[in-house]
Amino acid sequence: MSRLFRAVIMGPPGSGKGTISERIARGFGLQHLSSGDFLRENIASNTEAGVLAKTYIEKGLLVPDHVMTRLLLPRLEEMTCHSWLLDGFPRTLAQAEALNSSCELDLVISLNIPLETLKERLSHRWIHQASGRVYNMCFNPPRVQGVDDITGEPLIQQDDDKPEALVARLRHYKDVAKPVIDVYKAKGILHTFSDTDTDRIWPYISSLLSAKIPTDIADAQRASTH
Ligand SMILES: Nc1ncnc2c1ncn2[C@@H]1O[C@H](COP(=O)(O)OP(=O)(O)OP(=O)(O)O)[C@@H](O)[C@H]1O
Ligand SMILES: Nc1nc2c(ncn2[C@H]2C[C@H](O)[C@@H](COP(=O)(O)OP(=O)(O)O)O2)c(=O)[nH]1
Repeated sequence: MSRLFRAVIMGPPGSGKGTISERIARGFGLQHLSSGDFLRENIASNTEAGVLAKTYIEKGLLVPDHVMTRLLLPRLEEMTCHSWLLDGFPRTLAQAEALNSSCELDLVISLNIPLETLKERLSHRWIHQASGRVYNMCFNPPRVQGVDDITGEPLIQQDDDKPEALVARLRHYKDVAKPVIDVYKAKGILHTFSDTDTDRIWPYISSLLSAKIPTDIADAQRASTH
C-alpha cells in the first residue's frame, strides 16, 4: 500500500479554505473533510455530539476541544486508507496536539488574506445550508440568484458573515490559530499564501502539491475517487 498523504488547510473565515479544498480534492484526489460540514451532518442527524455542538455554534462559539477531537479523530480513523485534506480542524493548539498524537501531517497550507478582502467576499457569500455548498455573487454565482444549483432550495447568508461580526471572528481566529501556525512552522511543513484572489494563489498551491504528493499516491487516489 503506497504511503498516504495528510494535509491541513487553515485560514480565517472567508479566506478561501472551502474553495481551494474543493479544487485540491478534484485535482489530487485527496478526501476533503471540512469540520464545519461534519458538524452540520451531526446536527442534521441529531447525534449526541451534534446536539451538544449546536448549543455552541448557535452562540457563535467554537465547539469545545474535547468534543471536537472526540468527534473528529474517530472519523479520521475511518479514513486510514485515504489521503486526506482537513479544513477547519485543527483550530486550537489543543486540537493540533490531539491530531499530532494520532497522525503525522505532510503539509499545512495557511491562507493569509487581508480583512477588507474577507469582508468583501463574505458580504456576497450565499450558502445552501443542507449541503454546505458555497456560492458568491461576484466569484461563483448560482445559476439562479438565491437558489441552490443542485436542489433548487433557497440559499441563505450566515449572520456571522456580516461585516460587524467579522472583525470579532477574525481577531478570535488570529488568537487561537497563531500557536497552531507556530507549531507547524517549527515542524517545517507550513506553507503560507497571501493574495486577494484565489485564482492567483491556486497555481502556487497546485505546483506545491504536485511536488509534495508522490505521483503513485495521486494516481491511486484519483483512480479510487473516480
Ligand atoms: N475545529 C473546530 N473547533 C471548534 N469549533 C469548530 C471547529 N470547526 C467548526 N467549528 C464550529 O462550527 C462552526 C461552523 O464551522 P465552519 O467552518 O462551517 O464555519 P466558520 O468557521 O464559522 O467560518 P468559515 O467557514 O467562513 O471559516 C464554527 O463557527 C464553529 O463554531
Ligand atoms: N471575489 C472572490 N470571491 C472568492 C474568492 N475566493 C473565494 N471566494 C468566495 C467564495 C465564498 O463565497 C467566499 C469565501 O470563500 P470560502 O471558500 O467559503 O472561504 P472559507 O470560509 O471556507 O475559508 O468568497 C476570490 O478569489 N474572489
